[in-house]
Amino acid sequence: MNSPLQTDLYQLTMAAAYWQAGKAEQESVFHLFFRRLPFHGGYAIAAGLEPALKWLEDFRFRAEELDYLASLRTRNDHPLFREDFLAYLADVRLELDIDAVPEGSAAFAHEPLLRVQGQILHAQLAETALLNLVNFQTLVATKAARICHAAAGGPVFEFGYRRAQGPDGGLGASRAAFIGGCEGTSNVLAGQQFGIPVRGTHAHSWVMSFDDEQEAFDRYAEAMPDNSTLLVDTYDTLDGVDKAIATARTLREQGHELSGIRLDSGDLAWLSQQARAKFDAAGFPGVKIVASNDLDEHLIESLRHQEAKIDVWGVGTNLVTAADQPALGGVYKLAALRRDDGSWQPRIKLSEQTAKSSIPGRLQVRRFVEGGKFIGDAIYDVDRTFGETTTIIDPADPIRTKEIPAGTEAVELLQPVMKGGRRTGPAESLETIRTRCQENLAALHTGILRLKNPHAYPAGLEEGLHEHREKILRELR
Ligand SMILES: Nc1ncnc2c1ncn2[C@@H]1O[C@H](COP(=O)(O)OP(=O)(O)OP(=O)(O)O)[C@@H](O)[C@H]1O
Ligand SMILES: O=P(O)(O)OC[C@H]1O[C@H](OP(=O)(O)OP(=O)(O)O)[C@H](O)[C@@H]1O
Ligand SMILES: O=C(O)c1cccnc1
Repeated sequence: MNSPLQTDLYQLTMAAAYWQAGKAEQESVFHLFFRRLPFHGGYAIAAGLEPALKWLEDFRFRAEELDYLASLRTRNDHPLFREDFLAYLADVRLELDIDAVPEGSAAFAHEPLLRVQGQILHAQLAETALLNLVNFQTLVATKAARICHAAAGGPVFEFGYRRAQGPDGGLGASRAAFIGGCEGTSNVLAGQQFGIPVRGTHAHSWVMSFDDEQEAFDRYAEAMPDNSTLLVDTYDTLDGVDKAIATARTLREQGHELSGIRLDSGDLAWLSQQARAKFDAAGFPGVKIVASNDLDEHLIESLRHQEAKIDVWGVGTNLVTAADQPALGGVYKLAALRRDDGSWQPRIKLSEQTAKSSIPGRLQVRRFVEGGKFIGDAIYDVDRTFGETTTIIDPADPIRTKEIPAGTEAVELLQPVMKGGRRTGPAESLETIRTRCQENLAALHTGILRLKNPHAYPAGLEEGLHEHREKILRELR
């Protein structure tokens, strides 16, 4: 269930202070972005927007939540929040305007995934939940895209729920993994909630519960004649394969075909080759070989190079926990405040490293396309004009620039998804989002998709914004 208390306490203490200082309604703009691509990769896949919009829509303080806030005391035992502030909170709805990168889109460092505009108190109360939802799902969707890229079209099933970061993390991970390209999940709740195809085999316990492996296979096939993928590695894998072939023969006599076998230990390359040869020789070329066991994109790539005969990949822990990088470092930064005359005043957070200083203004991203491929992204300020040709400057390394000629095809990445707290359209289906992800990946040059040392996609600041930011930084220093 969504709750406005899915936040950090400081958002609420700041809200109280904005309110008391008479600043609560100050019109503001925040951006949600990350500074570094995850997994040393070349791209990220934006995800988590839909649950974020749902959270924003559902936002309101109910009696029990206000009672809890009223119960909070300071160290010297005064109420933390004034009663009149809590009465004000009771009526707060988040009337925000949100422009966002559609889920499933390729995204790069420094680009706003979300632009949040509205009363500063509202924008602040949304920060933590937005970060939580977008950071995690973007991370897992990106991991899934990498894993599916390594599998090169061989279906990947997500088997992670048992080792996911809690029930909620597991559910969100299943959603994000599907966006990133997985074809199904073992997570039945994710199937029910999101319509993701549910898939699976059986566990070692099934085989272990019988005295005889052959009998275990036969009984499972009897119960699931059209959905039997037999786990063959409980004792001796190749012996298990022979028994699975015997089961396949019995099934065929009854008019059914064995779906597959699963390998879950040992040398997956060698065993899959041996198993494939055995099934082919026995007249079962259609039996699929599923592999699992601590797989990730690097192992899958290696197994493919070893010419493993694996048709389907079952990937759990490393996918849903994004094991090699457990968090995306997404941040939410104030970028502009509205002056009384209606104009926007840019705001910036200074940092020792220029690249870490925030980007001021109300930002949009223009993505340039040539021959169906993405060739560069320019982050620009919607309140500043810029010329015919576009120069993109890497904020981390201003010597790296890219010129985009006038007239190059372009799309605006951030799309309006919420106005005054109401959605501008219906929720997108997960299939639409997943298809967008496939299309976006196909529009990236292969060097960017590479798992290791990828080519750096030209994403950066439009020259005018870069200079404007440098000027503000110089003045502040
Ligand atoms: N041909 C291969 N090349 C590279 N890595 C492989 C290959 N075959 C298996 N692996 C990976 O090596 C790791 C260890 O495999 P191994 O079978 O020793 O695992 P295990 O978990 O110890 O086995 P068990 O499940 O029996 O305990 C796993 O991550 C597995 O995916
Ligand atoms: O390795 P992962 O990528 O996380 O993939 C899922 C793993 O979970 C299961 O093992 P588990 O030992 O939990 O149960 P089992 O008895 O079915 O093998 C399955 O057999 C896989 O090995
Ligand atoms: O169905 C499977 O094979 C499965 C499900 C969850 C985890 N590991 C494997």
